[in-house]
Amino acid sequence: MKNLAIDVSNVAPEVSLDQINAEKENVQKHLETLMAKTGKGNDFLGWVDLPAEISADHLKSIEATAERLRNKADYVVVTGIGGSYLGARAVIDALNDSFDHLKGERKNPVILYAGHNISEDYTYELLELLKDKSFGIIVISKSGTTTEPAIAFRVLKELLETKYDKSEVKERIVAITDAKKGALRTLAEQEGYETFVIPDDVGGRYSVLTPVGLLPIAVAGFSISELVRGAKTMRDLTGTDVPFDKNPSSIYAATRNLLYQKGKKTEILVNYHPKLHYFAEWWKQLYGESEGKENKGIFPAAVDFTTDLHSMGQWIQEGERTIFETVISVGAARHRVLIPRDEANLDNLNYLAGKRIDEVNKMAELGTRIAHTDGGVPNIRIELPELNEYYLGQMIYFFEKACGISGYILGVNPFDQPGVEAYKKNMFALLGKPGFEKETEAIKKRL
Ligand SMILES: O=P(O)(O)OC[C@H]1O[C@](O)(CO)[C@@H](O)[C@@H]1O
Repeated sequence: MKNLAIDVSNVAPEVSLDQINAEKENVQKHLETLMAKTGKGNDFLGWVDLPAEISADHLKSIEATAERLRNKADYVVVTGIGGSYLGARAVIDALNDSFDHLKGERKNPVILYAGHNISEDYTYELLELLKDKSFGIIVISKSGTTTEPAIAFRVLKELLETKYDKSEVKERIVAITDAKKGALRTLAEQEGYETFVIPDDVGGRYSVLTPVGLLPIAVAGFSISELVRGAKTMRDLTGTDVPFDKNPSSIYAATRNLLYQKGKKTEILVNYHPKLHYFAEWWKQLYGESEGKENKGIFPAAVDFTTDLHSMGQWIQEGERTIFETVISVGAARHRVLIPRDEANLDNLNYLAGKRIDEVNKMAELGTRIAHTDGGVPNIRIELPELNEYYLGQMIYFFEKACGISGYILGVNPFDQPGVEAYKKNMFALLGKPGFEKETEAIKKRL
């Protein structure tokens, strides 16, 4: 059976295969630190062995709750921000029928999202949609105190409480949070919501294989056991016993850091399947929040091709040569659509008649890779056999493992995020949050 594979044959002349292989000892040392859970931020290394530690009973309990929500609600609102919703959305979007939410007869609830912004209009429009619908809420916050999901949960809970009695409200809310602390844990205990725990030693951006991702993915109707099986396979394929040149995560971590050292300051994650747009959003947080520290780190950007070849293609082809691309190359499309012949042939496309649309997509991918590498944009390729739960599980773990190694190569702690507190402190001061009186006075003097 094929596995995710990496192809770094298109990163020369900026980085040669010899230079990549010369990183072997250094990378192997970081991999061993990661696997021994002794590295920087070692209190957040619970994700490393998580795929092998998830029990069948644990999956069954998640699936049972998912079934309960699926039978009860036509809409389920996943309420969380950052790692508390991006992993779920990445997998659900990658697997879902693009127009499922518009189809009358559905076998799965429509998954909606809230608490990932502070938009009053978005929130109003969501409440307007839900006020006459049967809906449930999965509220997710590791800290239990993040402002965005807390505001969204307040207004959604209030709507639910106008529609149902207390016992029914309880049946329609699941909280996923810290085992013991935080406002959400306290609220869930008081209200009697069913809860799942985000392990203390798994950071938010690494938590997709905890109930944070697994419950929403199961509610959406996808196989969490297959997702975990894929992640478990990739854990085995990226272990310390695997030779460096056979370890895709090690090669990716080494190659991207060598490109960074050569002045390639921005990495653009590229997909040729619009369903992977949110996978790229998940990847941006994983790498951006893990590496953007001490005024260094590769800037993670993302584009959807060929769509964005018509918007960003010019910059990528001829802009500053400080970028490289990491292309997710998916083997096979899941469905078939053939291009019809047209007698008039006014569009001159009859040369494509009878071909699958995916064949055109593949040639666009190859043509773009040649054009961009010719233009001085190194290309790393991640080859994914197909878009299903198993291979998404492989790709999630592949990027998580590489991110830990890459952060160690960069010399930062890949598992904390001190920088995110700055905006929060200012926001609380400007809002006059109790306890921030000094900060409020200080910031107002600056306005
Ligand atoms: O799950 P929580 O604690 O609400 O945090 C949500 C997100 O906010 C951050 O803590 C950044 O503020 C991310 O690391 C995290 O994924």
